[in-house]
Amino acid sequence: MPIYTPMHTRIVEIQSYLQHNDHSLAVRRILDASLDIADMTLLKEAIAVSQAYRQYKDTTVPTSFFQSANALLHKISNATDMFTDQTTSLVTAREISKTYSSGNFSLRPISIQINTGDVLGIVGENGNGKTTLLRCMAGQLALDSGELHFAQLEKPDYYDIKHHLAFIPQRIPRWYGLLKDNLHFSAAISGVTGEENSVMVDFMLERLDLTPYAHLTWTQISSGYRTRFEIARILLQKPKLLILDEPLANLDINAQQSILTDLRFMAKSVHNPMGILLSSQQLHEVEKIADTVLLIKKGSCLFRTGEGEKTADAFVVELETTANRALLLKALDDKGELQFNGGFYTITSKELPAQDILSKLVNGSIPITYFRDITHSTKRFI
Ligand SMILES: Nc1ncnc2c1ncn2[C@@H]1O[C@H](COP(=O)(O)OP(=O)(O)OP(=O)(O)O)[C@@H](O)[C@H]1O
Repeated sequence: MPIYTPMHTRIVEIQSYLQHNDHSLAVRRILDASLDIADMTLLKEAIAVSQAYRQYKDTTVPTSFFQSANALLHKISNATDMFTDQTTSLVTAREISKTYSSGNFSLRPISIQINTGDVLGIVGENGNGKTTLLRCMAGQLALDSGELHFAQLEKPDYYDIKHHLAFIPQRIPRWYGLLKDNLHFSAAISGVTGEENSVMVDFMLERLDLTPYAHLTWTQISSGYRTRFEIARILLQKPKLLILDEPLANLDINAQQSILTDLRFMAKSVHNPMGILLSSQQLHEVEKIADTVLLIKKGSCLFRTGEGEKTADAFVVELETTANRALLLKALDDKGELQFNGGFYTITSKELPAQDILSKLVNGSIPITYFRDITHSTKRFI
């Protein structure tokens, strides 16, 4: 199955972002497109467009920005379109399980398949085994049973696996010196040298919004930017499988969504198509971008979107409102059951799909500050 969006479709999307003033997204997608074309001159132009855009972030974006962005898009559209690759198997975990020698936690047998281009999200509440599963997948914990198979490595040794797979832990290891120098070093040890090293580091600084922090040290940047740095550093090493443990933990709400969207684009890039496995407690955000989501509860996979998905036996929505229970039941003609958790209501109805619930609430003049259809979400099982 092809995983790439053809370049002409991407160009049209980026032009539309520019027209509708979604400048930041347009710039990030221009950077990605130029990297995928693999032309150093176009890549440098894209970096220049991104650097120029940063100066206008809080002011009106001048016409010259649109002219240079559109001129670059035109050049990219004339470059060779190499989007013919197919998805390939990366890693298969068969019935892997783990019990720690101390304590009483067990990860029950779980099977996972990750292909290039796949984004697989592991969600669940604290202490349910997300990190344990990721560490098993990364080969950091000895398995009690089951096996891991790296499809692209015939007889994988430690070196092969380390070069194939990157793990970004919850706590980013401390580094010393300047942020930018660390990126140059990381690229160099992966064999990226000379001009390419310099351009790729500038690219990552722009792509992860790190340029203003390039000459700062560990103690001078926030934990959110340390996460961005670590993603940039790892991406320079072009891993095939990227495993991230709670990458959203230190990011603000806007950054969470943009990093997730970026990770999805990066997984499906031509430059370095990857499989991405990430854990998070932010169900909604992860569900928006992941191809498959696994809900882990007490060490077992309780629910998996896509294959084997349980058919919903009722429609379920979340609602935040100032209206009381009696008003809600009246608006719903008693066709739903309500559960209040102190912050919002969960409405379960066997008869009314989400849009019918919404229209009944609107017709009943119920004030709505938040409404979400969770009928097919892992949220139902938490
Ligand atoms: N090395 C260890 N030895 C013994 N028990 C451990 C070890 N590491 C983790 N645990 C326990 O295993 C359980 C699952 O932990 P894990 O970190 O995998 O969960 P998690 O879902 O990632 O949680 P969080 O979201 O809080 O990071 C917890 O009860 C934890 O205390």
